Amino acid sequence: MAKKAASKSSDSKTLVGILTGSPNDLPKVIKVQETLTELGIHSEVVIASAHRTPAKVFAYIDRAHAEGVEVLIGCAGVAAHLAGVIAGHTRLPVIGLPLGNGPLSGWDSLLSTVQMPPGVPVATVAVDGTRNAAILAARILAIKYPAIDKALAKLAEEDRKRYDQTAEEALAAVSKG
Ligand SMILES: Nc1c(C(=O)O)ncn1[C@@H]1O[C@H](COP(=O)(O)O)[C@@H](O)[C@H]1O
Repeated sequence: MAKKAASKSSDSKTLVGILTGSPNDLPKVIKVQETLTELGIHSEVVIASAHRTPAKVFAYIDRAHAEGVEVLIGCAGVAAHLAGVIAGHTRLPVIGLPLGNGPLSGWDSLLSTVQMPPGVPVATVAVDGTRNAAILAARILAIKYPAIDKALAKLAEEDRKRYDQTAEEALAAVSKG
């Protein structure tokens, strides 16, 4: 049994469903998908709004269940109820990505995503925290898929190297000047 789990592949299946409230959100939301792709995780982006097209949201969640999607990410700005509505309709883990567009620069979307009633959790990342939304989804999946765990370790090592290099360059520039 354990061996079967260890050899499970994430290559061919869509594991993450990314829902977003508006086509105007796409430039940010696509970055979530890019990070997932970097980690070898297949995902799909669906534009659907809990306010404007609730039936489309529910139909997608039902399809996602049927097709074996394992994590859902709800992205929305302003009155960002999308992730919460998704969480009310599924027991899959739901990550909320509040987007920082609109006159309140994301305060509204942050609070409306994170302040869920007990029993209906949304794991909320920072405003416009596209990379963390993807990495959190990957961490959830890594419990089951060793290849994703390996990809996460590699990404963390690359991030650490980049950080060290930037720190050294910054110190060198200061000591020169
Ligand atoms: N917050 C929601 C929801 C929802 O929560 O269902 N649907 C759309 N929106 C957000 O409204 C903002 C303005 O949308 P438009 O730019 O389409 O007018 C977007 O940031 C979207 O995510």
